[in-house]
Amino acid sequence: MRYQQLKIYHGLCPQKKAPKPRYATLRTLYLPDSHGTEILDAAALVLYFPNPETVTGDDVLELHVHGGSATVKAVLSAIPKCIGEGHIRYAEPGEFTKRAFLNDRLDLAQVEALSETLSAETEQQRRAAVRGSSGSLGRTYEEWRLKLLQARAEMEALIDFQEDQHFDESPTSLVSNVTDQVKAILKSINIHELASERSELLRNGIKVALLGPPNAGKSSLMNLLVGREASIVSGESGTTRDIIEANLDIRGYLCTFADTAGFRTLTETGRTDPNQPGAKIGAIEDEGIRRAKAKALQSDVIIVLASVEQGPSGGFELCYDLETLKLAADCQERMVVVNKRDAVSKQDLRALVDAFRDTTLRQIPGLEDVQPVPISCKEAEAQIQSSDHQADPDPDPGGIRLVADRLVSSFQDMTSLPATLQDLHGVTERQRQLLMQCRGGLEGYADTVGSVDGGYEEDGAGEVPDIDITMAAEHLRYAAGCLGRITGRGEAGDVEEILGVIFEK
Ligand SMILES: Nc1nc2c(ncn2[C@@H]2O[C@H](COP(=O)(O)OP(=O)(O)OP(=O)(O)O)[C@@H](O)[C@H]2O)c(=O)[nH]1
Repeated sequence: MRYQQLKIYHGLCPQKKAPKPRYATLRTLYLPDSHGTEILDAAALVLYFPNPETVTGDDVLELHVHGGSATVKAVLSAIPKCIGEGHIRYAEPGEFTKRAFLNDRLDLAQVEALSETLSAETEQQRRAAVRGSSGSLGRTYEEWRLKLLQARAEMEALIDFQEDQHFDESPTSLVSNVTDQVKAILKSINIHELASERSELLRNGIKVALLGPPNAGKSSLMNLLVGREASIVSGESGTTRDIIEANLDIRGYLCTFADTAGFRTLTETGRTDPNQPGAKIGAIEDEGIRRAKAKALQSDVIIVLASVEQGPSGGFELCYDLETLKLAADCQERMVVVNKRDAVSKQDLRALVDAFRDTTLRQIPGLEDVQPVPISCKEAEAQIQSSDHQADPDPDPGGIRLVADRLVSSFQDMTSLPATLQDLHGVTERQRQLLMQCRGGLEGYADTVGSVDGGYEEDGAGEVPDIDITMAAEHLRYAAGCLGRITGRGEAGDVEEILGVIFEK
């Protein structure tokens, strides 16, 4: 294999000695067999990495040529001439990484981390992916797997013991040692599963629903966040009936923002709609509200909007929807925002917000401690329009930045891991599924052995506990197999199947 790369080098750089490994060397590349007359690139950089200290474990020859497509094409078509057609081909998608795995340079957890790194769209996704590339996760799972295989071997030896073999350790204490190990691994698996749920939020995006009465300013707030605090990320975004969704990057966090249909308004005076008092809710609107509720129930964060509106008597009051507030109360991360603060004086605003907090929010279990955030989309929009001319613009026009700050702090709470567990951000969904299966196997083991303390004689070699050892060993084998599928160190058939799934990405 080594000689193939050097053959290519000598074909393109006739008369030149082999490049010093791992040093960039300036070379003129020639068309092979042109006897140094036809130049392909007058100044290319050549780098030669002999195996095994290469990223793939194979020999690597890198040719850094000028970027014009004609140059690249000419060099690529010259390469087969150096070693003969049929001896070289283009790499399959992901083949370098696959070779790195097959040559033991990467374990499967690292391969997946690489795939996550390549597809990361936001800063937090990138950070989480990088955490998985250190190889520490793979080492942990391999350590557990080897422990379980060892434990299984010991359990199986007990089957022979039943046929009168001698043991240094009493069978009861052997089973109880294995059980202790299983318990320790089960505990760690729980932590890994919890951590992976947090990482999933970073990977798949945090679902945020904007709820509130019609006209409260939900669309205005979403547009302002997109304009000032977030950027729209590629990927799915679209409009379902009455729900507009966009994938946003808010300070490095991917979130799917859903601007929902307005719920009917309820004010302190109990009207249903300030624009159409007593109006009946039509079937289409009803469906929009049903969908908005469904969206809210699936969300990780709910922002409920209320707004300052003029009531029938000419005075200002807060319009809000009780149902959306109750939905928010059931969501772990929620925020209540009062829009249109510009409609009233600061003093009146404070009175309205305090009354809202004291008489409404405090009565709803779960929202007792929520402090509403007053904003004005109108003020924020006005500043955007005039920001070119303002000498000293307000750093947080309309309070939109405060909403973003609160959101980001919720995202941090939902996704952060203690410093010692940072690497667990790399646990992928596939790995989590396998960890769950592994847990199933270990729980099966625990059910099979039950309590092995007491009830057995402990003298000499002791008696074999009255448990189904074959079944217990089988549970350990299964659990170890699940871990092997995570790192790709499992049984041969399994690994082939996993490689297919991973490398097709
Ligand atoms: N005075 C004032 N008006 C605002 C403010 N924010 C939004 N509006 C106005 O309120 C109206 C409704 O705003 P939207 O953002 O469309 O409200 P929405 O909640 O998305 O409305 P629906 O889609 O019908 O549920 C528009 O006329 C906005 O110009 C604000 O801060 N102050």
